[in-house]
Amino acid sequence: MPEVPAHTVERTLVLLKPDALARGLAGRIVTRFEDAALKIVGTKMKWMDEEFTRRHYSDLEERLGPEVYNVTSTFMQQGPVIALVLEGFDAIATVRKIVGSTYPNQAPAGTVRGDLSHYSAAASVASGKAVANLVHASGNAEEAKQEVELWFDKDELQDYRTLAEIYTY
Ligand SMILES: Nc1ncnc2c1ncn2[C@@H]1O[C@H](COP(=O)(O)OP(=O)(O)OP(=O)(O)O)[C@@H](O)[C@H]1O
Repeated sequence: MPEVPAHTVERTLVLLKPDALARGLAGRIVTRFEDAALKIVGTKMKWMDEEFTRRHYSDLEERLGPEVYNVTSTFMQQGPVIALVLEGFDAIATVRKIVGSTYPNQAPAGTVRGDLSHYSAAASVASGKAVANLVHASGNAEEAKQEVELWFDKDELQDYRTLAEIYTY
């Protein structure tokens, strides 16, 4: 019999970026995560400042260069963001799948970015602005741990697992 891979209950950080809030899409995006059985275990609204943006995107300048870092930093500080910690089986990969690829014009229909935006890297270069792609989601387990700890104190996160009778993944 083929082996069934074990699912892991994970936590991941999601940011609803300033464009999602400005366009009034927050509720619809959160619904997509909840529809996939991901639970909200923490949430807050925050204006990111220069220093906090640098901490959140700590490797971005090294990875994609100062130009991309600068436009992204400006974009993230244009309005408030909503941070969410989502919990569920394979939450990190599940959320990335629901969100779709970084460039909305390349993200498939059915994903948040593919359905709700069509911004491209070329449009970003032409306008001198960041790729407005609605959502940030942790990329892997290490990033998820770092980002959840950066955004939330332990006592700001709920533990539904003690409420097993009302909680099914
Ligand atoms: N070529 C680009 N031009 C402008 N902005 C860009 C470009 N590439 C990435 N960005 C911006 O930088 C952010 C971080 O890029 P990264 O490569 O980490 O993608 P991601 O992991 O899909 O996005 P995020 O980290 O926001 O979830 C992107 O979400 C986007 O807003």
